[in-house]
Amino acid sequence: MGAQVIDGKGFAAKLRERVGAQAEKFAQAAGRKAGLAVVLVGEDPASQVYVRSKHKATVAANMESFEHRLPADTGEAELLALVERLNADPAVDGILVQLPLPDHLDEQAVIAAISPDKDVDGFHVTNAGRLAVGQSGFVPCTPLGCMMLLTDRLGDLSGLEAVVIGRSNIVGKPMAQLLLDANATVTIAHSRTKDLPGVVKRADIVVAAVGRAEMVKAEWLKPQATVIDVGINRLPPEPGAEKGRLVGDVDYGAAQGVAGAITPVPGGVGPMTIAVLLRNTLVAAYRNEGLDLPEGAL
Ligand SMILES: Nc1nc2c(c(=O)[nH]1)N[C@@H](CN(C=O)c1ccc(C(=O)N[C@@H](CCC(=O)O)C(=O)O)cc1)CN2
Repeated sequence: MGAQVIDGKGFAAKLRERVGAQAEKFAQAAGRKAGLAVVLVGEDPASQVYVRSKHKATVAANMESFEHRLPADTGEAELLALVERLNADPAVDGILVQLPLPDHLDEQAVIAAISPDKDVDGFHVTNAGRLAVGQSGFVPCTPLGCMMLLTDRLGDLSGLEAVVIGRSNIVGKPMAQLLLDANATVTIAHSRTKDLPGVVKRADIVVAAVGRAEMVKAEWLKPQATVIDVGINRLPPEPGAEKGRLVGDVDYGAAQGVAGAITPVPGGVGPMTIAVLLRNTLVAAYRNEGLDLPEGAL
């Protein structure tokens, strides 16, 4: 029997529904809607699509969306000044600067300028530090979404062997931290890891976040492993086609014959990113108003 397909798209839709219902209650209690500000610098086509999706999802979840589109040649001082205004704006609970930024802008400096209490992306060093020492803060959306899918399928992760392939600040490192907090035994593998297939073979849970199309092969997997594919890679177009196919970091077709469960690309982890962003924004709004978000509401 083939692997169970983990329906991230369906899970994300239900999470967005719960956030929307709770956001309505927040608006009644606070006398205003929760607000998310998204800043896009430049015209990167994929970023434009993601920012449009975030706007639509925010409005559909009964929250206020503040979109700021700046030209590609925007200077750092101008961008930092906008972030400062958003930090000071009481209608804005969450701030997100869409990445990647154009090359002349220093991403770390821009992220550092966002108030940690409005950093719904969870990228600020204060939030990374909070996650590292087990304090409550904002957790990056993609790894938190992966954890939701994992715990929904597996329940308790205690003692399971987890291998995270990729060590980025945005996915790999926070993912490893979350798995560790859930008492999994965690290995972070990367481009210098020796015998990657052998390391992956031990894993009950594989999280692939390297950004290399179909790099993880079916024969590397332990039978019945749960595979979370974070990669979104576009293959070159087939002859006559306008666009290439989207694939993950895992050889999905073959892996289905070995894994116990696997996320597809598209329709797996990707949709969770925006759903968790809305969740984080609502959490920020409750905190900013000093209100209690009812236990288990999201
Ligand atoms: N400030 C941030 N920048 C970026 C983040 C982020 O979390 N914060 N993540 C990515 C882009 N991203 C959201 O911003 C994102 C990526 C992918 C998806 C998604 O739903 N993907 C679909 C496929 C979409 C397609 O057809 O191209 C899927 O996997 O099913 C949503 C959001 C980088 N920047």
